[in-house]
Amino acid sequence: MITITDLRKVYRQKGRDVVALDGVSLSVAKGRIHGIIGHSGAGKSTLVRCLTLLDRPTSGSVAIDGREMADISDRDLLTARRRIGMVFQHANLFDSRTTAANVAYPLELMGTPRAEVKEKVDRLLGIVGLKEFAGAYPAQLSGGQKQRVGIARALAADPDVLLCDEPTSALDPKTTDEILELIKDVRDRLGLTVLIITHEMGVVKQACDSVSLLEAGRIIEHGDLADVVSDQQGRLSHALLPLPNELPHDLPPGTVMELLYSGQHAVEPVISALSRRFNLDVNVLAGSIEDLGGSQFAHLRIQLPEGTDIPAITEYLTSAGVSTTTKEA
Ligand SMILES: Nc1ncnc2c1ncn2[C@@H]1O[C@H](COP(=O)(O)OP(=O)(O)OP(=O)(O)O)[C@@H](O)[C@H]1O
Repeated sequence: MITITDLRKVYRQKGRDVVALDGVSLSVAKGRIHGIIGHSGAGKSTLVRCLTLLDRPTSGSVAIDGREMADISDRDLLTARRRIGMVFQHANLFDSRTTAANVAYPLELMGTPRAEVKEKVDRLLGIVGLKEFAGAYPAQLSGGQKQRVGIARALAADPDVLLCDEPTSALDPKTTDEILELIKDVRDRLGLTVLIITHEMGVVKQACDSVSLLEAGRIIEHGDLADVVSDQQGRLSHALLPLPNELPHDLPPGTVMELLYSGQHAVEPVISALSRRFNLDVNVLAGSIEDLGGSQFAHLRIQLPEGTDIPAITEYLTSAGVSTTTKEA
């Protein structure tokens, strides 16, 4: 489990203070994958540096399984850092070392006996699906394979937390899927706590159980995917289930309504039931349906004809577990 409490980082630049992290608190339970999403300048890199103790926070605390990291003396930093395995955007492998030797590197630094290194590297290469590439050099590997080596290397010191900093930003969509599936698989096998720092909502959708939205050094929304997506007024809900901003130009008069529903409702024929019950023609203008955190969610924009009894429709949909917002077309 990782617990971050009121983390602040203030840089002094050209005589003025730059607040990069402004009181970040979050807690990720063991075995969960948490995404931290934010635009450029939100404070993601600063958070990564503070978590890995490459930078000392100005104040606040980071604890792994209840053990405070920020109090660790410079002498014990190396040992403490091993509790967090790092996966970067680029694997940054040693070109002159084979796959196996790259994975072995952190173990050699720790003085692990040779036989143990070999046994562990074999096991890790098995986990990341690269056994037959043990003797290959980085130049002989694809981008996805290099990232697999990077993940195996990050796991070598038996970390409690896997911290992935933009792990798929340099990869194509298919390889991105494969690497995210691998991260989930590693979490399942090893029971790791995983933090993924990203600017890509697709990564959150595919891999994360919960998410925090970081903006100007603050977490402005957070929660399990199912909860944040259900908050129709929230920014994350719109980002996870996006609809186009613009309405079609040539819409006939009527009421435009947005519906958000989940779980069993998302597979029930909400629209056709509505249409039959109120004897209405329902025009579907846009829609987004996704599997998020193990549940189905639907966000639909529909148009109802002029003269429709909107309060009755709203009451019916609300009682069916569908949340609604309306506007006149
Ligand atoms: N060493 C530093 N000195 C002064 N200001 C800094 C320093 N590092 C970061 N900042 C500032 O802190 C804020 C957060 O920067 P940070 O790099 O953490 O954001 P980010 O979300 O990682 O952005 P990006 O995705 O572009 O890397 C920015 O305003 C940045 O200018």
